[in-house]
Parts: sequence; structure tokens; C-alpha cells
Amino acid sequence: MALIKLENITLEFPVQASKSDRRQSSKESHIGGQLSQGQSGQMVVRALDQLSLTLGPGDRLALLGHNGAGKSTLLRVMAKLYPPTHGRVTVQGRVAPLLNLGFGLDMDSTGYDNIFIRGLYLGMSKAELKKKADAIAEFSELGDFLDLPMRTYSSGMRARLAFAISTHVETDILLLDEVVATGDARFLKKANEQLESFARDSKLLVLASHSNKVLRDLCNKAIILEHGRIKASGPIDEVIETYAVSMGVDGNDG
Ligand SMILES: Nc1ncnc2c1ncn2[C@@H]1O[C@H](COP(=O)(O)OP(=O)(O)OP(=O)(O)O)[C@@H](O)[C@H]1O
Repeated sequence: MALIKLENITLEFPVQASKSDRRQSSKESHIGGQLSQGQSGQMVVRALDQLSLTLGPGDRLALLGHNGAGKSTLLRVMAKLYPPTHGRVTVQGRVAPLLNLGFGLDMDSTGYDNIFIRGLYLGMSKAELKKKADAIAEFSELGDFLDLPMRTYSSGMRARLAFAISTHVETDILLLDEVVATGDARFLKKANEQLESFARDSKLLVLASHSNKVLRDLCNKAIILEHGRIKASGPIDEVIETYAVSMGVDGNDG
């Protein structure tokens, strides 16, 4: 079972903002959510604005949109990391969020121990992890580094391990935030293949990326977010084209 249902979701972040004459209204600005004064008088950024969406098995959704449009926030709402200010979130099925690569990893433990720490956090059983630990270790290609504490890793090495763990979990829903773009070229190719095989298993995937190629390879539908609202939705190629036209760029690039 894989289902994500968002009903009329609004999410506001309270922020400290000093008064400024330089400030453009967020409607005029091309980046960010909507900056306004909330009911209590405090400034808020409305990152998601009355957004509704239903996804089921086989849906592989690309999130497109300008910087600060709300893509990462939307993924975090789906992962139930952020409770919405208003609206209802229903998620059925096991979820593997690959949003913040450090999340759920213990920097003082070894890479190998972290396979278990993060695996358990993602809902795998100890027995399942024992069976998969070698495959995860091999996929990461970290070799002897797996016996060293993670704080000694480079960011690309951390990304490899986090990616390897999250994509080996038996999960129904995979939520990805641009992370595929970390790592060297060879790992990227391998990571994409792994994601493609995950997507082929007809699971539910939601992916935010600024790379049209990655989105085309992995997704079958897309939405464009603009200041926290859904501006367009439909089949992936169509929406990428619409987005490219609205941004004044070539949709076949990157
Ligand atoms: N923790 C936070 N506190 C305050 N505001 C936040 C926070 N996280 C996000 N925002 C605001 O919410 C809006 C949406 O941000 P979000 O990170 O979801 O955008 P995005 O579409 O993922 O952007 P990008 O493509 O630049 O990564 C932005 O205006 C941002 O400033």
C-alpha cells in the first residue's frame, strides 16, 4: 500500500524580520514563500499555501519550482517531519525520506554501525538489516572507511552511505530532495540506476531536483510550485516544458 493524501495544506514558518524599505512584496519577488504578518502580528513565511494532492502506487512525482517555492517543505510534510499549520496529511505505507543526509546518522559511530542505526530508524528489523548490511556496505564502496567514525567522512562519503541505506530499505514511498546530485560522477550513475530500479517496482516516489534529466529519467508526473501553491500539474514532459517556458529557459537543458 502506498498513499499520500494532502488536503488543503498550509504551512507557515514564524520568522524574525526587521522592518525594511528595501523589502519587495513576495508577490513581486521571484524567490521564496509568501512573507506576511500572521494573525498574532508576527512575521511568517507561508511556505505552502492551501495545497491539495493525492498520490498512489506507481506515481513518481517531480517537484519543480523556483528557489524557495516550497519543494523541500512539501517533502518534509509528506515525511511527517513538519506538521502543517492547517490541513490534513494522510500517509499510508512505509516511508524512506532521503532529505537531509545527516539525519538519523550518528557521527561518532562507525559507518557500519550507522547502517544499523539508520536502518532501524527507517523501520527495518534487525533480521532484515543483518541480511542487507553487506549489500549496503558494498553499494557504498566505502570499504575500510566503514570501520571509522562517520565524522571523519567527507560530505560525498556521507551521501553515499545515507543513499545506500535508504534505497536498500524495503519501503513503499521514497522521498528525495536533490541528494542524488551529491557524490562523484560514477556514484551518480550507480545511484540513478538504483533509483530507476526502485521506481520500476512501481513504488511511490516524490523527487525535488533542479535537473530536468534526473526528473525525466525517474518521474512520470510533475507539479510546478510557485510561492507554495500548485501552479501546474500533469505528465512530466509537458510540465517541464511549461516550467521552462515560464522561466525563459530551454527545457532540454540539464
Ligand atoms: N526552517 C525555516 N524557517 C523559516 N523559513 C523557512 C524554513 N524552511 C524554509 N523556509 C522558507 O520557506 C520557503 C520555502 O522553502 P523551501 O526550502 O521549501 O523551498 P525549495 O522550493 O525547496 O527551494 P530550493 O529550490 O531553493 O531548495 C522559503 O521562503 C524559505 O525561506
